[in-house]
Amino acid sequence: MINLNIEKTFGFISKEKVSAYEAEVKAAQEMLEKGTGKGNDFLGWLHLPSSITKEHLADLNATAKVLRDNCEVVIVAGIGGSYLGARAVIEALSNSFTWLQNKKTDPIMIYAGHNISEDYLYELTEYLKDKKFGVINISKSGTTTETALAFRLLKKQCEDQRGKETAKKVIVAVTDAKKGAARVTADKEGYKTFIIPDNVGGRFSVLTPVGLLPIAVAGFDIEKLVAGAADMEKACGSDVAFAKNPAAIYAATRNELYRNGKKIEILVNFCPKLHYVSEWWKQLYGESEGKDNKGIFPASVDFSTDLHSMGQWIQEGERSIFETVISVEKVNHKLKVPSDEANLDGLNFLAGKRVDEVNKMAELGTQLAHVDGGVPNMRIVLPELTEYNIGGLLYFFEKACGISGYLLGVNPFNQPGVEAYKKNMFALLNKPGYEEESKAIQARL
Ligand SMILES: O=P(O)(O)OC[C@H]1O[C@H](O)[C@H](O)[C@@H](O)[C@@H]1O
Repeated sequence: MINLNIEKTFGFISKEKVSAYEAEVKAAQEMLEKGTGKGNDFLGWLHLPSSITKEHLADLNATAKVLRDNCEVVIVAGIGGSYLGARAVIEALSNSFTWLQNKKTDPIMIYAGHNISEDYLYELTEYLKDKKFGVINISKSGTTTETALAFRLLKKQCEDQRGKETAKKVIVAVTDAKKGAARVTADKEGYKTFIIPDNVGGRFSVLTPVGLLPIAVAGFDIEKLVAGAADMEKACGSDVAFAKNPAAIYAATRNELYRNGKKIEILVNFCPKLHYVSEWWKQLYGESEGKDNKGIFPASVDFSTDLHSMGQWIQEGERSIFETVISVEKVNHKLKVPSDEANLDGLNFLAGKRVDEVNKMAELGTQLAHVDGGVPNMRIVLPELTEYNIGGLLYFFEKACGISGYLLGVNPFNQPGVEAYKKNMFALLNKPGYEEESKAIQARL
């Protein structure tokens, strides 16, 4: 279970002020529970962990096995909420060099449909030429251009390379029950499909088949992931006292910091495996809160890497930031710094120490320096990178996001702003149905 520490924000905001959020948070929790707030048709994530059945997990694991048995590479085609959660979990739990190892026990996971780069797609199709590959096509709307474009290419290549019958077996769709092109194609071709519930928005969908299927295909235990999330659902429940509820405290603290001029939250890790947890978190908070001309800007850094690039800004730039550090208490492996008689590099003072001890001192030193430099600091401790803990972490952020959005006074469950670029792109590409927009946009060029 995670542990949240907000002590190092108290030089900047007061403990009393954070505690004073209790009533506001309670009201936000109630809006979520009773469905009386804005965006109340998208609350399916709230009690999702505790409602996932064994049968559902077994169905997912059975499909994952088909892909694992028949594919050396599996492409997850999706964008935004339709790939970030899966990637966050898979990368957090995977060996960093798995994909370079010769003896593979799990399929190589590759992501596509999250960009429109011709080179990326060309290079991917080239790489796949001699591979037994499968595809998980993930799109809630079933109409997202980036994903549909990549899937069109991958479907054709899979059918050409592996034959229509095998392709049918190794292509799985995760999409809406009825709507969208992905649904039409899946039904017509007879693919195995999983449904994304209507009332779960993309960025809250990691614990639906959107995340669970790829995570299972990659070889991770989705039962443990869901168990961790379900325990966190309890720990962050509306019946848990404010002071003991990590989601409530996190939501209150970041809103109090925001109200005191801290407009940017930087999610920090000291472990590169967590890079995509930050990417997932950025979508979750960015799309949920960035609207009505308000919202904390969610940013992220990987330390100590970025201490050598962004560290200067964080230490001495405009004081409009705060940090939330995810710290992993216990690493998976042991590696000691060797001693060296010549000591040419002068590193013998570290000889015999675990590499993680050095990392932890970098972490502590950074926290003290940044707080001294005027950066409030919250800390989330994860005991270990396991399915259970990651499941808990993801649900914690989701629950806090729902509360935080209501504290901010926005609808945390829509994303109307994302349509603006799409409309222009379709007009520029003369998509049927966009004739008027095409004319209008051409006149502006
Ligand atoms: O799952 P899809 O319908 O393909 O959507 C994928 C993503 O793109 C959209 O534009 C939304 O802004 C995101 O919230 C969503 O996660």
